[in-house]
Amino acid sequence: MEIPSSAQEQQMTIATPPTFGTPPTPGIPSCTVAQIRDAERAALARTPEGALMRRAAGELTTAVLDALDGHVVGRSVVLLVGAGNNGGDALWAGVALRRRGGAVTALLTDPARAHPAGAAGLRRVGGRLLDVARADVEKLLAAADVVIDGLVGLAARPPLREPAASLVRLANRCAALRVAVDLPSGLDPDSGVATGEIFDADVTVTFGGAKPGLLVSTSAGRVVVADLGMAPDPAVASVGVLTDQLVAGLLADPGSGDDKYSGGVVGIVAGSAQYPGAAVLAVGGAVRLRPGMVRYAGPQAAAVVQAWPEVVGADDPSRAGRVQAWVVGPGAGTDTAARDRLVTVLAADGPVLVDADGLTLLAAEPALLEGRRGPLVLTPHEGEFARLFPDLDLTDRLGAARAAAASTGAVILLKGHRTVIAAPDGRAYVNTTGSSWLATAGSGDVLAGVMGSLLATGIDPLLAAAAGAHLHGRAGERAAHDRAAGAHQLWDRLR
Ligand SMILES: NC(=O)C1=CN([C@@H]2O[C@H](COP(=O)(O)OP(=O)(O)OC[C@H]3O[C@@H](n4cnc5c(N)ncnc54)[C@H](O)[C@@H]3O)[C@@H](O)[C@H]2O)[C@@H](O)CC1
Ligand SMILES: [K+]
Repeated sequence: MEIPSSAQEQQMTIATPPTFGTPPTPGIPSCTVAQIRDAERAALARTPEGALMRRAAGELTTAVLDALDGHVVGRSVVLLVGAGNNGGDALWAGVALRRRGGAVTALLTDPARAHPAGAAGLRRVGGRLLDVARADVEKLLAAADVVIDGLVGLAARPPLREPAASLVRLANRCAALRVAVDLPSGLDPDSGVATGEIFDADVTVTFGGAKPGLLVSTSAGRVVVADLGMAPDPAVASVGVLTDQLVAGLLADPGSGDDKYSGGVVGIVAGSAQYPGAAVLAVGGAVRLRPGMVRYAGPQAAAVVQAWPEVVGADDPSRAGRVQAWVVGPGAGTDTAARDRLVTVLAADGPVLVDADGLTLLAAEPALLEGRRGPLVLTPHEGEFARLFPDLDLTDRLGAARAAAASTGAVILLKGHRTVIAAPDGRAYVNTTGSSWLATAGSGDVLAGVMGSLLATGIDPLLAAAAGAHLHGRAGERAAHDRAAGAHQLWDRLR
């Protein structure tokens, strides 16, 4: 199956690491390497020798053929083959592609240890096998239509050693379609951290289940998950990817017994004299997401009500009336009045989401969170994260978000190409929707309003934040499709 993703860059299906012993995360589960290795051992014990690898190679071949629209006759296929079973998968896919008329050349990093049956199979069908140390690698890669990376799989950890590292560096420069077997060589499959060279894949065909590192990384391209009948129990996964269907299920239409309050009221503290638009954008995200009531509390009540006549405005959260969840911070400033409003909101029992200037205030004065008992969601981009958590290493984004969540007791939504969302208990999501068109001023303000509206429905704050990111990403994809620039364009495209 494929992980739901952006229109340009379809993705895979995921789950997460079971080491946390945490409750399962709804959605596509992503499992750790250790979990997948356990499932693989069990599958190997109940299947004939070589059967799993043949299935893996079959899935790989199908993915390559799909990417080539079935046109492999006469095309040049170069296999990068390491000394393990990952190389074996590549060799057997090479056999199948050769049988269909492809010109297949295998570059072996260690000819004496290349998968013996796979190598013999490729030789039998007329494929070429070359020792990397003796081949004109640059010339071969320059002429390749497809490069298949079977250098290392689950048994390896970065950085890549030579000659694999140099081979990857050269392969990344060529114009061919790049397909990774199980994972892009050089990537840490559990964390997504790349140290040294990493194969830059257009497509990754991964086995057993999606590994978290593939979800977080920008190097995996489109991820195709082939479970090979050995998928780990989804209940062990603590990382997930949401699906459109799951998110739609969180946005039920009001029933005949509902009124404007029953779906949950969100209160928004945003905007300032300097950034009046942030208030309008954040409120718009909430108003347009679902029917019900949105309250605004801050210095831009007149502008907000002019833009959104359905909103009830007040100048301060203490005078806003009852809400079920608060959003505080977008464009709200960092002066004394903004700090006072933040303090008022943090004293509320219900969920509070702090964004943007609210995070700046928290970074300067962490003690503001002392005494906070109710659910809390913090939504930093990387710069804000670094100010809030200077000791955490952002090269491992999933690990950093989890550590921040554990240390604060808050759900952390760390924005980025792949936004990650982590709960204090270790559960996490990776968001796979989105478009570069979301990189526009005010986009985050809309996201804050969307997440606040979901929080007000009373769902698990982790799910609310992840679902908000998913919907916001889809809105960005629709905006890109429509060539509709400007954050306010997202309002109409949320559902
Ligand atoms: N076990 C099974 O039944 C199946 C395994 N499959 C494939 O097998 C792979 C795992 O195979 P293996 O356990 O043989 O190991 P790998 O193929 O992942 O790699 C092992 C080889 O990589 C080398 N290596 C390790 N670290 C390195 C580094 N940093 N730089 C360069 N080289 C390094 C080692 O010397 C070793 O020769 C999976 O990723 C998957 O592709 C699939 O065929 C499905 C079935
Ligand atoms: K690989």
